[in-house]
Amino acid sequence: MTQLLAASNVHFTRDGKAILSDVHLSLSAGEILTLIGPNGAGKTTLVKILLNLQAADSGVITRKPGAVVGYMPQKLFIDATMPLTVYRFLALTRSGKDDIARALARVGVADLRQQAMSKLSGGELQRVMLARAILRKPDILVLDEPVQGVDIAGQSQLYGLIGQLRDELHCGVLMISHDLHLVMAQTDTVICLNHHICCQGHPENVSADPAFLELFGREQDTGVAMYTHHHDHQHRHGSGECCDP
Ligand SMILES: Nc1ncnc2c1ncn2[C@@H]1O[C@H](COP(=O)(O)OP(=O)(O)OP(=O)(O)O)[C@@H](O)[C@H]1O
Repeated sequence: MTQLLAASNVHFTRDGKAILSDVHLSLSAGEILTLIGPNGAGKTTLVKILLNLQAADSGVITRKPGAVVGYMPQKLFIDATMPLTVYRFLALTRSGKDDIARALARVGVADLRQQAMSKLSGGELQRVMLARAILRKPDILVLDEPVQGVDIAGQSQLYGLIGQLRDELHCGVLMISHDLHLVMAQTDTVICLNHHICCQGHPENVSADPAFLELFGREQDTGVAMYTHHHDHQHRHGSGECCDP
């Protein structure tokens, strides 16, 4: 498979705090790679570094020359008083009318073309954001918590749609998620990040892991129990950290 994006030995420290230490990853065409980790684990920072929106202190980022990125950020600030329709928002990408109509139809919100952005529900907004990301016909689709604000049934549909888009565009998908249980079905590789990589692998090879449970809490036990993971490092007692043997 064609490698689209890779990070090697990435470090990022601010205010004396190691936000990212020794992070390695790679993303190939047709692969869905999901970053999971608790709040403040460094997931968004890592994505920004991978997209060259932020510089790492050290490490190497490589991207396939000419690879187009479609990015769906975690937050979008739109002034509620601004009269911005979905169509005008998407036209800011300089896409044509037909492409916009196709993208909206593809993500299932064709009827929202003239809706005000500020009036969209959480799920509608996420679909419009996804439409914006695919308008670029990306080789690499980067989605920072794509199902936030979406109800449980909608989350599962949205992850299903992301899987279909991966197949249609044959792009690599790098996704951040908090929801281990829902995301696993649509993921080829999971990286569990808590400032460093705690564990990673194919979902089928990931099992309930003490570090994993420590990070996510016991409420995720049911979601974790489906996976098998061969843990290859030890944990420092009481610190919540992982370390190599
Ligand atoms: N430029 C910076 N200067 C100082 N601190 C920073 C900087 N960038 C990130 N941080 C800190 O790094 C930590 C990780 O932030 P980040 O947004 O990457 O976490 P996250 O895993 O995406 O969290 P969440 O799941 O809550 O979105 C946070 O404590 C944040 O305040």
